[in-house]
Amino acid sequence: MTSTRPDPTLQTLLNNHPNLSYEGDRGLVMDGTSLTDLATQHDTPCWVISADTLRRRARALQDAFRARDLPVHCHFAVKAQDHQACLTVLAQCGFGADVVSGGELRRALAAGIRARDIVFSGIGKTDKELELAIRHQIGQINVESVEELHRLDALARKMQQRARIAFRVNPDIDAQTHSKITTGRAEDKFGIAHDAIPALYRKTMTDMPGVELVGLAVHLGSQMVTEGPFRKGYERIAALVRTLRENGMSVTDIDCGGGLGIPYRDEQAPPPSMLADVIADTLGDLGVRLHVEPGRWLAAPSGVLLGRVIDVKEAARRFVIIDAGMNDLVRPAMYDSWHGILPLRTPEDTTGGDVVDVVGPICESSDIFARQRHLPPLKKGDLIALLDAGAYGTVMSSTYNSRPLAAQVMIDGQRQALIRRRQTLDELLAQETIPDWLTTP
Ligand SMILES: Cc1ncc(COP(=O)(O)O)c(C=O)c1O
Ligand SMILES: N[C@@H](CCCC[NH3+])C(=O)O
Repeated sequence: MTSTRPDPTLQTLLNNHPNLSYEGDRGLVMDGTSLTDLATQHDTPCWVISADTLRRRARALQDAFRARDLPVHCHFAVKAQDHQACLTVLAQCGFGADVVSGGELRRALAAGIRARDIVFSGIGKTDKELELAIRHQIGQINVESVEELHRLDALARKMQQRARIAFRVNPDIDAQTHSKITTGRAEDKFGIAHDAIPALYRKTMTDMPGVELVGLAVHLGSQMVTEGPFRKGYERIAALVRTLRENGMSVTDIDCGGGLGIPYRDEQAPPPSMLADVIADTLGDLGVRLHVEPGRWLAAPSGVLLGRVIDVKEAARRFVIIDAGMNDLVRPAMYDSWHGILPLRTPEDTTGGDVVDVVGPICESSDIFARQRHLPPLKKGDLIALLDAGAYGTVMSSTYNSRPLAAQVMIDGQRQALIRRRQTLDELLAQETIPDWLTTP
């Protein structure tokens, strides 16, 4: 967020977001729907997600693999956006799911995703969660450690079942992204060290009747915008597959993970065709079933967070205080991440503007959405959109400062629906009980 790079112009932001445009009195329009109308109808803060954009991006990703004749099964990373309506859209596009908890597994099944199209990743799966996965005979469990492998094998045998598994490999490669969303270095908690895989693979095939080991999985990190780490990671996996096969072990499935980034600011984020090319180059000739687990690339540009200016405070800086906070969208506070901000009213002048800090109402100094940003003039009562909020937005929000979870609206062509009503304070309070001994003398 704090950087000397110049801010992209409003026009650059619009070019990077073809689903957004200004239409005179209707102001900022997303896939045909006036965001001002939605903010007026549903109040702010309010999340808006476009089913159209989600579908378009899902198809673009599938087309990129199809164009290269790659047999890739796409699993949406539910952690990025877990709303049932979004999962339904993606299920209808033929997507499976990548889940990381029993809760996400239940969500994927409830949205109509077939158990066999579900992959279960995650570093700390409890026995209960593993049992749920085994009971539903899901497509694949990505095992993250020897310890988990032993638990899973014992559980499956006890249940007289066989769990389909892959080993998540830690290839010790730097994804060249934010350190907090990097997962494939040796010091990261994820996966099994790549040099430990061959011995463990053999032992599993011979000594563990509770599991059916089908292959390998890798996920290097998120918001990756360079080709190099993808290529290096998949080359390492391909080399492992060859070693395993030379030693008589069977590998039928490779899960390439997620990670494809987007241009939040001015990043030269590569398109899905880059990913398809790299997978084709590195893994295409192995004759395996391929899987990917994208989250952000599909969902982030499909959603915005709408907020309203509470006050413009003139102090050492000009602070534009909005009614959305880090409890709604935590990414800027957590990763110093940069989100585009557009006024909903059509700006008279798209070149000028004020240099402001856009901040939320939370009592934390990190509750800042933009520092020293050039924005068209904003005044009390104005509405704004925070862009690329469709992934890792709603799912990471909290009720910090006793702020109820915001409303969420889905738009789809001419249609719109409130898909999550705003939480009420009564609902927040209703979850709590006061022990009798505190109130009875
Ligand atoms: C195992 C796994 N798969 C997929 C994803 C989705 O990543 P992204 O949203 O960057 O595509 C993640 C999150 O980084 C993950 O940990
Ligand atoms: N929550 C992160 C992404 C984490 C990906 C999880 N493996 C973000 O908002 O960028």
